[in-house]
Amino acid sequence: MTEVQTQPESVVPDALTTVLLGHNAFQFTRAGVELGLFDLLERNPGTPRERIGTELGLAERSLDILLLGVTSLRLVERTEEGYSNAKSISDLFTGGHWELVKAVIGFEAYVTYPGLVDFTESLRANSNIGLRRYPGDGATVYHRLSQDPELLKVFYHFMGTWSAVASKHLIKYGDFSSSRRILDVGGGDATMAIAVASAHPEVEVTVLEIPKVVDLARKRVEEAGLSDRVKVVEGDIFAGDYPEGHDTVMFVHQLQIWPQDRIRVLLGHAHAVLPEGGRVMILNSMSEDNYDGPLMAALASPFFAAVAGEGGMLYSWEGYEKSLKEVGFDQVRRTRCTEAITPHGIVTAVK
Ligand SMILES: C[S@@+](CC[C@H](N)C(=O)[O-])C[C@H]1O[C@@H](n2cnc3c(N)ncnc32)[C@H](O)[C@@H]1O
Repeated sequence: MTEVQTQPESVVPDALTTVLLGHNAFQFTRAGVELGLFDLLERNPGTPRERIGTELGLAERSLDILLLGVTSLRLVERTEEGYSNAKSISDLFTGGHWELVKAVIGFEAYVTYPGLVDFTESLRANSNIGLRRYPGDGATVYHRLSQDPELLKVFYHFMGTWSAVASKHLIKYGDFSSSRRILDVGGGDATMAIAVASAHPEVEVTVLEIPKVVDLARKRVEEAGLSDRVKVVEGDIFAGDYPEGHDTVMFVHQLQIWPQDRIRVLLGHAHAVLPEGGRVMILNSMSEDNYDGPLMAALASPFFAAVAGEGGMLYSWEGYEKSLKEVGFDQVRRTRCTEAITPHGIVTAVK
């Protein structure tokens, strides 16, 4: 009788292993995405091992490594006939979230990773020490990426995909009933401005951005056929000369980049340019007020602490609410985007 070998119980629990060697877990997921493994298995559940090797162009050993990783991480399941995506992965495909997953992988692999080696140092210094890992001398990672066409493409593919998802929350939960002219401060490639202008035909939006990014934004606005209602203006969001004539100032995925004193400067500029009764609207992933979650807000924060601007994080609701009151805003309200796969929320206030 042959003795059946079972795997010995590890003394290190799987959850801890995934944390300790977590960057390898990410690299397996990244390789699966970049090599097209998950796409292949979604198209053909139960694909035999040999066919995976052929389709992905992988040698025996490379295939062994990849399949060892993705099955151990339970991203892929092995059955008698072959390999299939785990239900959690398949659900992302059927739920229409796979493009977002791919964009996040690209952002983490090419934009986040290099700077995060300085995370501890950034915490010690209370500043974004990791910015030194990116070539150029721009004041933020965005200024530096704008000088590297390849990275600029990766970043705005991620940002645009992320914001396209977030824009659905803004349209669903945001109150634009009293908005006619909106200023979008640091509006990126105009994904959000386009979404708002498309959903509200009576609204005009002005996007304020840095050079190079304005070119991206203008191109997208033109492609969307919205050049008559979405304007893109080049400028520095800290310069304090915000274009006038807006009744709403929007900060989307913006305030997380900065320390609280710099956030107050930005909110102060918004307050100064708004008329009485004008509104400010913040859309962001939010941490809970006691900073014990959610996990996605926690794990997305190191990039803002170590790299992005001058040192930021995904602040709590209360963090933004306090700053709004300190610069003179009133009627501060929070709205949770409850059906989102990201922890998005909206904070609004009135001058
Ligand atoms: C995290 S991205 C968010 C982009 C956009 N709001 C969105 O949600 O898709 C931050 C944006 O702020 C812009 N930004 C950063 N510092 C800036 C500055 N000093 N002046 C103008 N724009 C700035 C960056 O170029 C970048 O596009």
